[in-house]
Amino acid sequence: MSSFPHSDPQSPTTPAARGRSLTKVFGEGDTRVVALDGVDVDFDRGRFTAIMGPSGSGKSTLMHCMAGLDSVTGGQAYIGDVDLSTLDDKALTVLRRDHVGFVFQAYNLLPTLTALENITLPMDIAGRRPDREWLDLVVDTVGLRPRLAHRPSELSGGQQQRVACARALAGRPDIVFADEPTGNLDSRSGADVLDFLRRSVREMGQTVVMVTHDPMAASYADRVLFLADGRIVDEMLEPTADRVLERMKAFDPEGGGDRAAPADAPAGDGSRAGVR
Ligand SMILES: Nc1ncnc2c1ncn2[C@@H]1O[C@H](COP(=O)(O)OP(=O)(O)OP(=O)(O)O)[C@@H](O)[C@H]1O
Repeated sequence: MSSFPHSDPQSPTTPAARGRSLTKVFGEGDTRVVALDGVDVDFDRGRFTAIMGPSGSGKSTLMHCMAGLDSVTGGQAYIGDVDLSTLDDKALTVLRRDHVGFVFQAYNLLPTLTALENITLPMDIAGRRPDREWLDLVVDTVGLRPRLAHRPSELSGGQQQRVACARALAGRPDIVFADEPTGNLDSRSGADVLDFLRRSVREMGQTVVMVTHDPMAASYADRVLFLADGRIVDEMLEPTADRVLERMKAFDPEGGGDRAAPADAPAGDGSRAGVR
């Protein structure tokens, strides 16, 4: 039996995930980088949070540490009531498999499997029987019913990413982490994926955390957290694309977008952008 079985009761008031004094340091000496610098964050159940910030501000590191894909240097990352640092590798794998959904920029579908087989693959591997009613709801909400027998090569990029989203949600995880899920998509396909993520939160009660560079994508969320230099420096509720864009410009008054180095960064230093 795993140390974190799927049926573990969790208080509905406990956030789906939370970080306390999260610190992540890469390298040593001259190459030392503080990617996360004492981050406190709650991801409440049934909410859609976008994480934004300049390139190198720590967005992916925060997501990876919260999702148990990377270890922290200091502080605690919790999924529900479980402190990830107390788990060994096996327990961590089981927790990720049973309680966390992932969507990445690359769809990561298996080419030889149909869309439906890809969606249920994690559960098949885990020996878990899909909840038919839930699976039907996911498939219908994501609009994939007519494509279930297709292989990834027979699907558009947007459809493939929607399969990846359905796969992340099929096991009814406690939280879904999405890292630039629309990064490879045109704006219309991206909107379909974002619409699905938003509906999974509003209509299906899921919890979604999404890293994005795109103010339009962030506007689908209930709140946006802004990171700079490994710290959460601002929060915006009920964001609009325009307000998010305005806020991002504060990081980069030259208007070069959030991937650009800050105005005061030395030339050629693209490694560690952020508000100073
Ligand atoms: N494996 C690693 N080894 C060394 N440094 C790392 C590693 N991963 C990330 N970093 C550094 O940590 C800092 C934060 O990186 P992170 O990828 O979290 O930023 P980000 O905000 O997601 O950036 P981007 O928007 O460009 O994806 C950066 O300075 C980065 O160079």
